[in-house]
Amino acid sequence: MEHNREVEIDGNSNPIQISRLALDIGGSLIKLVFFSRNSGDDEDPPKDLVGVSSGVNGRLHFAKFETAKINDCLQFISANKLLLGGGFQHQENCTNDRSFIKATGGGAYKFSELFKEKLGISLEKEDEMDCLVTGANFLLKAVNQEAFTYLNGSKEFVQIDHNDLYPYLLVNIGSGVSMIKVDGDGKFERVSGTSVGGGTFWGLGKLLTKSQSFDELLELSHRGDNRAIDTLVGDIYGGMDYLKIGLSSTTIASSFGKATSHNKELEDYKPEDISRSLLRMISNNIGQISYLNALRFGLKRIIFGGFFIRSHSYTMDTIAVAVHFWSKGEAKAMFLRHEGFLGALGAFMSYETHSLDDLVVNQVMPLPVNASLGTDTNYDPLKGDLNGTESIQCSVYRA
Ligand SMILES: Nc1ncnc2c1ncn2[C@@H]1O[C@H](COP(=O)(O)OP(=O)(O)O)[C@@H](O)[C@H]1O
Ligand SMILES: CC(C)(COP(=O)(O)O)[C@@H](O)C(=O)NCCC(=O)O
Repeated sequence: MEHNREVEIDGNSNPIQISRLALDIGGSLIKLVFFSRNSGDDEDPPKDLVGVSSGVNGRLHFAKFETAKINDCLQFISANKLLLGGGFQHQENCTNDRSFIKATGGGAYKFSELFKEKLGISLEKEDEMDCLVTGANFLLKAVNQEAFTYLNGSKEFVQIDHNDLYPYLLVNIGSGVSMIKVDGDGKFERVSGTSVGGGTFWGLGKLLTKSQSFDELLELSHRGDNRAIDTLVGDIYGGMDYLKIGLSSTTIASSFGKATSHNKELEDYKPEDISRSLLRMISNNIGQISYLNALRFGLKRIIFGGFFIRSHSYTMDTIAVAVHFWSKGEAKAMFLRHEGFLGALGAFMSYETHSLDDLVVNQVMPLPVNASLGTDTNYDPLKGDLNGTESIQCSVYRA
């Protein structure tokens, strides 16, 4: 995806006025969230918003880069003048350079010197778990049609009752996986994790299928049939179910079990079958560990985030089925449209003058075609894979 050109909004050839930028620099991907102010249409706050006098209208934008290509990200920040933000002041030309930007993720430590050297900016580090929770709480409370369930191939948006949000288990599937019990704003505990996560799928998948990109590997999985590689209960039980312990003949008994066959080598398996089997194995495993942790703490809601998911139907289906199966329908898996941007949103929220309270989301909308950050899509909230081509229309209100 091409990212390194100036961002144009609404056909305006001038670069947009950026007020805020925050980063989440992870093991695999760098996520950016930035706010652009709409030109000249600030408005009075809604009547039901007490204690505020004025508002700034704008959009939250999302973009991502591979961490291995961090120089592309630096160039994007520089080309789009994302460091020229003057905050949310009501000044026409806010061009005072910031001396720091908020950043989270391991890369905020690892690449701190690089940002200083190349952009002359310091990274003010925010705790990754803190940011994930803040980002998830913001999305769940403020953005309409954000959370959804996925069962039997169909998505259903969940209307979240703010008074009945906590507790929940947040499972962030990035390079590795963190499981966090969330009890409120800033109230959480990381209760578990596993190193078998998104990096495992991408790393093993690359070695086994020679895929050149994550998207290629994911695309392969669409066309694959895991039964060519996985050993099913029926393969062991002569085509029969093992109903006494609740296993149908089509249940996977052993992931990759058929690969032990003596007369077959890697080349004898189709890359698409390998990809599908791997995706199934990892998603299933995460679903099961998540359920076990939900059970530990009596949590009924498990919310999955992280860029591994990529709104991919097979991934979500596998996770949701695992949670449903193991919990006998007691626990519910939920997914988020802005799944990959929790940490970056949390870092964005950590600017002092910008809390959950002063950012009011009006609507989520696709960028106009000429304003997308590289890809033109007709975004459908039900089908879409959010890849940095969408922005959230919002207002920031000040006392
Ligand atoms: N374009 C991509 N390139 C690499 N990995 C991707 C891509 N899109 C999705 N992924 C998946 O997302 C994972 C990273 O998720 P993310 O939430 O960004 O975690 P991190 O913070 O560790 O980078 C990767 O390990 C991979 O499984
Ligand atoms: C170390 C991490 C928090 C880093 O976050 P990431 O970049 O993977 O999003 C994560 O990879 C993780 O939680 N790994 C699992 C480690 C474990 O609990 O075994």
